[in-house]
Amino acid sequence: LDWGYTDDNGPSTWAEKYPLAAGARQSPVDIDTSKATSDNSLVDREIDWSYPSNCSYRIVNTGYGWRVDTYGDDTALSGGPLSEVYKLEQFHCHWGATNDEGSEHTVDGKSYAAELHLVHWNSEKYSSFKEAASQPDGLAVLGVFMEIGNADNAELEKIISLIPKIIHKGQDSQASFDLDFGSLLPESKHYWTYLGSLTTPPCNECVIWTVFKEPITISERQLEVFRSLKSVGEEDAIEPEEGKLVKNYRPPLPLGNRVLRECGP
Ligand SMILES: Cc1c(Cl)c([N+](=O)[O-])nn1CC(=O)Nc1ccc(S(N)(=O)=O)cc1
Ligand SMILES: [Zn+2]
Repeated sequence: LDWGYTDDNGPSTWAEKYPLAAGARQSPVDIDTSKATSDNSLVDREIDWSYPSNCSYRIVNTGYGWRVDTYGDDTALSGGPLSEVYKLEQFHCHWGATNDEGSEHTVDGKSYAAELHLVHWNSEKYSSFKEAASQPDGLAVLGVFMEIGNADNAELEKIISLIPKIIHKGQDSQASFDLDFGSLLPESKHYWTYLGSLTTPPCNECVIWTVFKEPITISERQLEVFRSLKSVGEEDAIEPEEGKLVKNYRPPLPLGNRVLRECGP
């Protein structure tokens, strides 16, 4: 792997091959709540999403985690910090080896056990995800913190039930399940927003980030299923315990002189 999350190819080495990783608008960041400014211009443009209930999806093991590719036709994200309508391209998750780490954004230094990312692109201004990923306002990613709870997350269970089919890098599974995205998002729309980047190479500085304050819950068992994914292909003959994707989060980068805005009750 030319980049990854181990000591010899992890986040501290990325800038060698991916110079954008050393930029001034990188993600994730620590959300210092004392620095957040509440911005009335955000209040009257409530962030609004519409996702279809029944859709066909493809889940793939990227070697860095699982990713669900949506065929974002009738999806829409608008309002809040966004000036245009964005379409959902894919969603995925980041987690750690233990439950006291795993999220990419942190809040006053606190990490959550995992973080869900719903990746959208500005289909009003640009003609493809690829084009949008090279623009400063090209992508809009919703970040949702996940904390350990007693109950399984029923919506995530539909995804987790497919993971045994994609244990090795490169494997994918086509499924048409009715996913209620609404329940993958917290009840409260309280969020922070700032200008940032992709949190993995090539680390393009093309993301308008919206991170929800309220976490959703996931069970320990469900998180263990995530950690059972492998970063290597089926043909890579390695020990059973090797190559497990137990950690795939980038630690926070400096906010620098960026503005962190907050909106919500
Ligand atoms: C850069 C790019 C292009 Cl262009 C294409 N493409 O297909 O045209 N695919 N990718 C890869 C990609 O999407 N990476 C990505 C990385 C981090 C995140 S995260 N954690 O949400 O910040 C979201 C996505
Ligand atoms: Zn991500």
